[in-house]
Amino acid sequence: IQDGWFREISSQWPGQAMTLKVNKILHVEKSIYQDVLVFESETYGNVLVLDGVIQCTERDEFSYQEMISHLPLTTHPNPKKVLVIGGGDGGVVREVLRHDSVEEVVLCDIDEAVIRVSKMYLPHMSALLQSPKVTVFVGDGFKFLSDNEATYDVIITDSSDPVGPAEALFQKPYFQLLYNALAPGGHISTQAECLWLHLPLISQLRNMTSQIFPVCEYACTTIPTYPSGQIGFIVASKDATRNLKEPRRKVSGTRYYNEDIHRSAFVLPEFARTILANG
Ligand SMILES: NCCCCCc1nc2ccccc2[nH]1
Repeated sequence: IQDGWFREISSQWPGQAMTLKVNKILHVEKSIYQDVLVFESETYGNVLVLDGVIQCTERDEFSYQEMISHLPLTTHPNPKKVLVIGGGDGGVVREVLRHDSVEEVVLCDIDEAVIRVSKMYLPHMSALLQSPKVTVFVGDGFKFLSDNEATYDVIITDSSDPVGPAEALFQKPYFQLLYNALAPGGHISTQAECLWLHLPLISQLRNMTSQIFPVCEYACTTIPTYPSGQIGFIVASKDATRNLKEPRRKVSGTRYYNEDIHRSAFVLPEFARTILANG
């Protein structure tokens, strides 16, 4: 932080850096996995930063949390058991609980510091971690999945970027574990990075996923405080007959997600369409 501004400089997006005006630094900690920073920004509320990378801000987090949750959930006929890998801030859990069919949400995040810090500084995101339907585990999602076969209707991987603790969550063994941990007809969604910055990675993710799942797509959302203002998701189903682009149920109380946003999220710009259409 220099002259009152936080600058998101990373080798993952060379030559560019999103900058936010800092009112007050709220928390600085080195957890066993990563550097944790929370600051109050002038115009985006409280901001959570891990290893120098913005993970979420109170003002625009709902775009990402709603899309990564409602794309797989509204296209599943009757989701009852949901697993969230990562997402220690609790935002995804808040969105999952909007679906009345959901009976149980399990969250597994590797870093207890993220959960603790989110409860202290991100109350609108972490509040529902206390819900009776929610069980929180601290541990490696990789290990958690291998202990749970054919259990979950939807698994959401709300990870940070592939540099650091989340690196293994972007590789094929992890997607095979996801497949094995899903009940029949299960769905996944994963944080799948930005079209402007990670097109080769997205193409690899899509090819890898389509080798394991019969149906898989990349979907987009806009979010001002992620690099280049856009981020996407791999959404996939074990059921070859499933249409991931057509919501089967409505969701109430959302601020970003709606049925038309759902359908249009899978429409890609020309520079991405050719590369991502099955590699
Ligand atoms: N450069 C884009 C980063 C996207 C991060 C998405 C995200 N935000 C999170 C907040 C807490 C825990 C896990 C998270 N995963």
